[in-house]
Amino acid sequence: MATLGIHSKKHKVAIVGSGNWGTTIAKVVAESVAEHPELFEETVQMWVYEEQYQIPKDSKHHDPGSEVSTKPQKLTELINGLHENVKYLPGIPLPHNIVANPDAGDTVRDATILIFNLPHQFIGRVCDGLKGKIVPYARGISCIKGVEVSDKGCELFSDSIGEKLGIYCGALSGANIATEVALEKWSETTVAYDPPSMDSKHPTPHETPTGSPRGSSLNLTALSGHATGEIISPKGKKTKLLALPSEYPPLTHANVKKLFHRPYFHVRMVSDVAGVSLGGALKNIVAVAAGFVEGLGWGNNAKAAVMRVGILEEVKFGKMFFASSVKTETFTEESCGVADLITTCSGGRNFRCAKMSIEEKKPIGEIEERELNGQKLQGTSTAYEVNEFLAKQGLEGEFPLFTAVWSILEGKHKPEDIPALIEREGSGK
Ligand SMILES: NC(=O)c1ccc[n+]([C@@H]2O[C@H](COP(=O)([O-])OP(=O)(O)OC[C@H]3O[C@@H](n4cnc5c(N)ncnc54)[C@H](O)[C@@H]3O)[C@@H](O)[C@H]2O)c1
Ligand SMILES: O=P(O)(O)OC[C@H](O)CO
Repeated sequence: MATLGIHSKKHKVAIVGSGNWGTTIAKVVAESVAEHPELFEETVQMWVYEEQYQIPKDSKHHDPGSEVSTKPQKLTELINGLHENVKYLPGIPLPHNIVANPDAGDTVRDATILIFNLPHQFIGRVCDGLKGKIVPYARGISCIKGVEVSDKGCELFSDSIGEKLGIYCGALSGANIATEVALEKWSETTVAYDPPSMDSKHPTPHETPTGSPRGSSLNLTALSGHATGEIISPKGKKTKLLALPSEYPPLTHANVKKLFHRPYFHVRMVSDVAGVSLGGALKNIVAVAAGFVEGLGWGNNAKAAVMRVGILEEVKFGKMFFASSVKTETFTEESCGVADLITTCSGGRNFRCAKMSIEEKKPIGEIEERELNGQKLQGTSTAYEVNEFLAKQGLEGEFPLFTAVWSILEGKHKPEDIPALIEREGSGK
């Protein structure tokens, strides 16, 4: 009789995205797969939005005698040749089992685990291009911090990716400034993974092989890999889900954790995908507010006030619009909640660029262009998207800090108005 310890196939992992965080997570995952050859294939494909890049003169890779240094080169070729993402994660050596690939379809071919890690404004189009190119029983993890606002309302990227590709998608988010993680400075993160059980007799928040109760023998009727389940999103949308064939190691919380956990990157597994996703998305708006007050030269007390109101609005947003799934403890106890708010308001890109925009009296978009070398702020666009969603329902007043950030970006208010704006509305009540 087969046991769960014996699996003829291993998971192939692909990363969709290769920016500052995308490349960092590729490094984390490439190290993990090498450490767990019993579960994962060794090579990690990483999709790169191809561009030409010229190695700067201050890079250690710059060699005035070589054509590679004097002419722009394809970023994928630079990454594969130098084992470094010289544009988006310079100075960090990458494991040699990462392969940068400019073809998204080729990157995900045969992959059973897809990790989505892109600035949120690009993910919709990228997923459209992946339709029909993925393994139908693949599983996803979204590392994207943002929400998708459309005619359908406000959706989590884990849900919209899942719906578009017909797969289950969990989420990873935490107090994770990419450069610190890449430098292997200790951090924590939260991974939410909660696929529906494929076996009504053995409901479990973790994924077992097709129809098999955990820890027992395989169910032979399930070996075909055609058992199906259904995901119901917090918005009630149903997506048919194909079970993971039992030839693969089960994607239990323990095995998913093995994909991300490093000595310097500690993972806590939870089941609250909505809470994890919303914490990561909404804190970016709060970080902009924190940058505004710091840019005014106000002190730590002002920033703490913004953060206090910010976490209350995060929880309120989750409870109001994703009531069936969000847990308050996710925001208060896990890295993806208050801890992310603290780190992001201390040294994140949204905070730093918002601060500079006030100090220099320049639009934040101009600072983003100048300072980030192609990296993208998420807080400004998320402030607009959340405002659009709230305004449609006349609910801006319920979220005075989120609304204040939008209003300041729009030039309708000044950062100095923040105390009055959040006081007037009685925030957090
Ligand atoms: N950087 C961090 O510290 C950090 C940490 C945790 C989470 N996150 C989140 O991770 C997600 C990804 O962020 P990141 O830091 O990897 O990205 P980034 O800010 O470094 O953005 C640059 C990436 O965008 C890509 N890009 C540019 N134009 C594109 C286009 N038209 N289509 C597709 N891709 C395009 C670039 O190729 C590059 O890979 C975001 O949601 C972010 O909030 C970032
Ligand atoms: O640099 P930011 O502002 O995009 O924030 C980075 C991370 O999300 C912090 O956890």
